[in-house]
Amino acid sequence: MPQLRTGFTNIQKLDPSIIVDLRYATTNNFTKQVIYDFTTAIARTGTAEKLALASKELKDQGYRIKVWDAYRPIKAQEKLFEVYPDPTFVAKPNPNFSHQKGVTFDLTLCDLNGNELTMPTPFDDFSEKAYRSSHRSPEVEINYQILHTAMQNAGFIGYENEWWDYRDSDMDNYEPAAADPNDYKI
Ligand SMILES: C[C@@H](N)C(=O)N[C@H](C)C(=O)O
Repeated sequence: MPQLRTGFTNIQKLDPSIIVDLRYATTNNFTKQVIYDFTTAIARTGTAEKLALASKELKDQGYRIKVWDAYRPIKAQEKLFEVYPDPTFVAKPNPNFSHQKGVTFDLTLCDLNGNELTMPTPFDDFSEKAYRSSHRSPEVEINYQILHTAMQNAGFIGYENEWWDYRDSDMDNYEPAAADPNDYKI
């Protein structure tokens, strides 16, 4: 197994062109509450480096990534699960899983001006329309495949029930770790 890069890194330090809009730092999320006391997106360094690879591939094609969520502290996961306790769409709190150990991103595709492209659903649309197996219109299919191909090429696996959720293919090799994203501001 290659050496994992297990520290945390601010994703915009690796690539400032990545747009960050952490929805749980605002009221514009399914809870309608501000859940985070930070607006900085961090991830495990190896995972952040993979995102930078995907971003480069997309920029070369005329697109940018917008990140809606990255590392998510366990306390935040507890609040999200309290509001929507359905593991299909919100994972049970577990420090050894996904966002809670900094190996997952919720994201979408934008043009170079930062305008979001049409995707299967809005963020956190907790319906079957968000499933990767759902029918997509031709326009949405093109946008979805552009994002999906770049993320797969960079080493991510898409969560089957949420088109926006990409997990590092090495996620199971990372031990749990916690961090304060405010310590990683640039
Ligand atoms: C809540 C949603 N954005 C999400 O991240 N869902 C997955 C399943 C998770 O909670 O890890």
